[in-house]
Amino acid sequence: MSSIAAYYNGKTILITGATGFMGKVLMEKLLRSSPDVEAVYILVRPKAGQSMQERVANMVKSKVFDRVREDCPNFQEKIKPINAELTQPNLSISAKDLQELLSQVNVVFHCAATVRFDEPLKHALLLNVMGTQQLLSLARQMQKLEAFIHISTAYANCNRRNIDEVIYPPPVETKKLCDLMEWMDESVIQEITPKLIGDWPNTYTYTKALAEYLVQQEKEHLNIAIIRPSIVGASWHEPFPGWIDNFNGASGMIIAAGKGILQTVKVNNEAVADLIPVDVVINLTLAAGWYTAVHRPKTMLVYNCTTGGINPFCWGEIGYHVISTFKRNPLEQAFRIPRAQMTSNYLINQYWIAVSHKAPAMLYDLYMRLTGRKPRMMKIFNRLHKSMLLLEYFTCQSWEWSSENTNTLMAQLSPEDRRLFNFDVRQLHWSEYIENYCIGAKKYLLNEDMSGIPAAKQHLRKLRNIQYAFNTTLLVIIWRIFIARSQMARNIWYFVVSLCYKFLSYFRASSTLRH
Ligand SMILES: CCCCCCCC/C=C\CCCCCCCC(=O)SCCNC(=O)CCNC(=O)[C@H](O)C(C)(C)COP(=O)(O)OP(=O)(O)OC[C@H]1O[C@@H](n2cnc3c(N)ncnc32)[C@H](O)[C@@H]1OP(=O)(O)O
Ligand SMILES: NC(=O)C1=CN([C@@H]2O[C@H](COP(=O)(O)OP(=O)(O)OC[C@H]3O[C@@H](n4cnc5c(N)ncnc54)[C@H](OP(=O)(O)O)[C@@H]3O)[C@@H](O)[C@H]2O)C=CC1
Repeated sequence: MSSIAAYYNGKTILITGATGFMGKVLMEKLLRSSPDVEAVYILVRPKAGQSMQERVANMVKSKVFDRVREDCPNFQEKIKPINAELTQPNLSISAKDLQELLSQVNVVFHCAATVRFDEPLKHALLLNVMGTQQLLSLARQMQKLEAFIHISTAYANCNRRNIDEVIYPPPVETKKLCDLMEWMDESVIQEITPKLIGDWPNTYTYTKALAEYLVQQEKEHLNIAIIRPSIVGASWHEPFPGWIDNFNGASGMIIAAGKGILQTVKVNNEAVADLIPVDVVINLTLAAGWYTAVHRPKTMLVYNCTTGGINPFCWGEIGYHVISTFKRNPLEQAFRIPRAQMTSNYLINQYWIAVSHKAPAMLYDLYMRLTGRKPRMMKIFNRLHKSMLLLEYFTCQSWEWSSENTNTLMAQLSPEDRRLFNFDVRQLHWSEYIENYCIGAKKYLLNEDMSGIPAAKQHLRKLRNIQYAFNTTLLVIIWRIFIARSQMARNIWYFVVSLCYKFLSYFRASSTLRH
C-alpha cells in the first residue's frame, strides 16, 4: 500500500484556492487516492452572483471529477465548503466554522492567490501576503495540525538567474509595506509601484516573494514546506492527459496560436520553456505534505518544481509542436491558418505584428462593418498584445533552479509511492505532452468535439484558398500601381526575373550533368 495514500486516509484536510486550476486537481487526486480521507474543508467565496453552495455544486459536476466519481460516487460528501474571503479580517470565517477548523484540521494546502500579472499592488499584497499571514495565524491555533504546505512559484525570485531551494530576503520589510498600503492613496500606490517592485517584472511575482519570506518569519513551531512550480500546464496523465481549465500561463497563447490569431510572438527560441504538468505539481505537493507531517524536517524545506534542469525543452520546439498539432487537429472556426513567427528581435516582431496581426484584423473589421456587423478583431488583438507584453519577460530568458530537495524526496518514496505520486519529469516525452496539451485545450477548455475535426480541416482549406486569392490580387495590384507605371521599376523587375531564370537554368543544367 502507498504510504502517502495511507497517510491521508482518516485525516482532515484544509485547502484554499480549491476552486482554482491547481486546487481542483489537488482535491481530485486526494479524494481518489485516499478515499477514506476524513474530510476536505475548502475555503470558498461567493462569486459572480453565485453563492458558495452553488459554486461548489457546479464544481463537483465538472469533468475533472469524472474519474473519482466513477471510483467513489459519493465523493462530494467528503467536501465541506466554508465561506471565506482571504482579503478580509479573520478571512471572514464564521465563529462556528472557525472552531471546527481549529479543532479538526491535520494538513493545510494553501493554493489561493491572485495570479494576475497586472493586479494592483495593494490587492496582490492583501491576498498573496496578508491572506497568507492570516492563514498562518489560524494554522498556529490548530490543535491537530501536522503540516502546512504553501504553494509559491518558481518565479518568485525571477530577479535572480540561479535559484536555489532557499528563501531569499526581500528588499523591503513586508510589515512596513503593508502599513504603507493601508493609508496611502490608490493613485499614489499605482505611481510608485514600479519603484517598489524594482527588478521584479510584476506585482504577482513580487508579492509571492514577500509571502515566502513571511512564511519563514512567522512559521514558529509549524511544520511547513514550500512548493515552487514553474509554468503550470495541462496534466500529463491525471485525471486525463491534457486536462486544463484556464487560460493562464502558456495556455491562452497556445489557444490563440491554434485559432490562427497569434501569428507572431516574442520569444527566445533557444530559451528554456519551463512548463510543468499540473499533475506533477500536485503529486509533489501531496508527497511533500506526507513527508513534512511524518518526518518533520528540522528546517522548512523548499521544493523547486521545474523541468528545465532535468528535461529541458525550448520555446522554439514548443512552437513547432503546437503548430504541427493544430494542423493535424485544427480548432474550429480558426481566424487564419496556424503558424507562428517566433523571434526575440523587437523590430522583426513589430514588423510581423503589423503585417500578420494588425493588417488582417483591420481588413476583417472593415469587412464586418461593410456587412453591417460589429467589428471585433482589433479589440481581440489589442488584448492579445497586452498579454504578450506581460509574458515576454518569461519567454525571452532562461533560469536555473536547483532541485536537490525534490530529488531527495523522490529518493525517499517507496516504488509504489513513486508510481502513484510520480513527479519524475525525466520520463516526460515533450512532443507527446504538447500534443495532448493542445488536444486537451480543444476538448476541455473550448468544449470542441473531436468529431468536428474534418469540418475544421475543411475550414482551413477554405482559409488557404482565400489567402492564395488575396496574395494573387495583391501582387496584381502592386504590379499595376508600381511596376507597370514606371520604366525603372519595370527594368528592375525584368532584371530580377531574368536573374531567377538564369539561376534556374544553371541548377537544371548542373543537376543534368551530375546524372
Ligand atoms: C506557437 C505558440 C507558442 C506558445 C508561446 C507561448 C508564449 C508565452 C506563454 C507563457 C509564458 C507564461 C509565463 C508565466 C510565468 C509565471 C509562472 C506563474 O507563476 S504563473 C501564474 C500564471 N499567471 C498567469 O499566467 C496570469 C497571466 N494573465 C494575466 O495576468 C491576465 O490574464 C492578463 C493581464 C494577461 C490579461 O488580462 P485581461 O484583463 O485583458 O483579460 P482576462 O481578465 O485575463 O481575461 C478575460 C476573459 O478572456 C478569457 N481569456 C483570457 N485569455 C484568453 C485567450 N488567449 N483566448 C481566449 N480567451 C481568453 C479569460 O478566461 C476571461 O474570461 P472570463 O471573463 O473569465 O469569462
Ligand atoms: N498556474 C500557474 O501557472 C502557477 C500557479 N502557481 C501558484 O499556484 C497556486 C494556484 O494557482 P492556480 O490554481 O493556477 O490559480 P487560479 O487562479 O486558478 O486559482 C486561484 C484560487 O485562489 C482563490 N482565490 C483568489 N482570491 C481569493 C480570495 N480573495 N479569497 C478566497 N479565495 C481566493 C480562487 O478562488 P475563486 O474561484 O473564488 O476566484 C481560486 O480558487 C497559486 O498560489 C499560484 O501562485 C505557481 C506557479 C505557476
